[in-house]
Amino acid sequence: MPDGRFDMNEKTTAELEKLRDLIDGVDQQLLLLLRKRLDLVAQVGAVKHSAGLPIYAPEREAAMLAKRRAEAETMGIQPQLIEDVLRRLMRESYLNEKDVGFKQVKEDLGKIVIVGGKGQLGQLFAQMFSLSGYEVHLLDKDDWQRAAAMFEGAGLVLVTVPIAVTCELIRDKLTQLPTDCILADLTSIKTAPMAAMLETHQGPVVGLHPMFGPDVGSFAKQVVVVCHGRQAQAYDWLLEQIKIWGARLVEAEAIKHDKAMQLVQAMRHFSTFVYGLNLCREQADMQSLLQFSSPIYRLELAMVGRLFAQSPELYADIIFAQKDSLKAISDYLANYAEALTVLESGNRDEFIRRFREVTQWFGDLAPQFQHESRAMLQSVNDMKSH
Ligand SMILES: O=C(O)C(=O)C[C@]1(C(=O)O)C=C[C@@H](O)C=C1
Repeated sequence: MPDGRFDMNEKTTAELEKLRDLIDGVDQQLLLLLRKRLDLVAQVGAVKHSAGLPIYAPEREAAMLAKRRAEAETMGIQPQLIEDVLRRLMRESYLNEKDVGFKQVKEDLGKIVIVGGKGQLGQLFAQMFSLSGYEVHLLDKDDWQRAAAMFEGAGLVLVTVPIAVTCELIRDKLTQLPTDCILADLTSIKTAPMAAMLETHQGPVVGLHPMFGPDVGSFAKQVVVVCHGRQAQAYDWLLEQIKIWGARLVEAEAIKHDKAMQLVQAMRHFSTFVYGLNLCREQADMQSLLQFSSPIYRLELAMVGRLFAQSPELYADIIFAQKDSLKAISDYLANYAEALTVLESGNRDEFIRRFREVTQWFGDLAPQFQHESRAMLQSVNDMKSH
């Protein structure tokens, strides 16, 4: 509410004005300090670029945060405050260090061809390879007549096309790659594309799954799943390169990865889809939902709403990709229906018994998640402007 609506006498107004002027001065000093920090970070970026060091330095971050927290405490400042500020600043560092470019791990690779390179994820990888000094060529739907020339002398062919056509494309179109060329893919399931790549190409093969969308500002702290295919020593540089971009690599067997994806992707996206479908069918009044939303509900609405801002084809592909996802989703429906019978029967004690069962199953993770989500919810609240 603007101050004007309160009845303020002249003395209060003058006092407030004076104090606010002082606060403005402090904030301006903060800006100068931020400028200074950004300049230093740019210098760190340049040093790292020439030394080929990863953008993300977890040990340095942990040590720095611990020191600043302790110092804050002695100054009567909440340690969490300086931690929040520094984490936000480091996010800025990841973006700024990226612009300097990255060390090129493999200098004699030859070209990189990104099949499906005009898709968003393809473009992101193209940008990262270009920032690292590689010669990148994009091959999209209409470019197949030029494919043979493009593949000639290629050191890496990276496939990032919709899941539904990935295997067929690999088997039909990637039969003539140079023998020592690495064949890799970014598909969000791994078993079938890996099999198709290993069958079609006799050289090095590796499956990758970036666990993030193309709208991330930087690779720092993001996870990329790696499924080893063949001749790991030949694509070692690629993994090293991705680590320099700041990502964390998680090695997994394709089958285990795909099983996890049934829950992490198919089931989750499907239930988010149904949540949105339900809001739509119920003709929910979004304005009042937003007005009455607690921060956790606002976050939930944002997570549901963001799905519908994206491509339906992409999500259909992810959800329809594995037949076994149907089982995971059906199990969810069965659990929902069964829990509903508890509600229908009015058995409150039974509900509480089940609740406790799940709490026990989550174990230490439940309080950990509560702690983590508290910080997220506070950020959601910070973003409100009225
Ligand atoms: O010290 C570094 O290595 C930096 O890149 C700077 C910085 C920072 O902003 O302080 C940024 C990213 C790293 O993860 C750690 C610290």
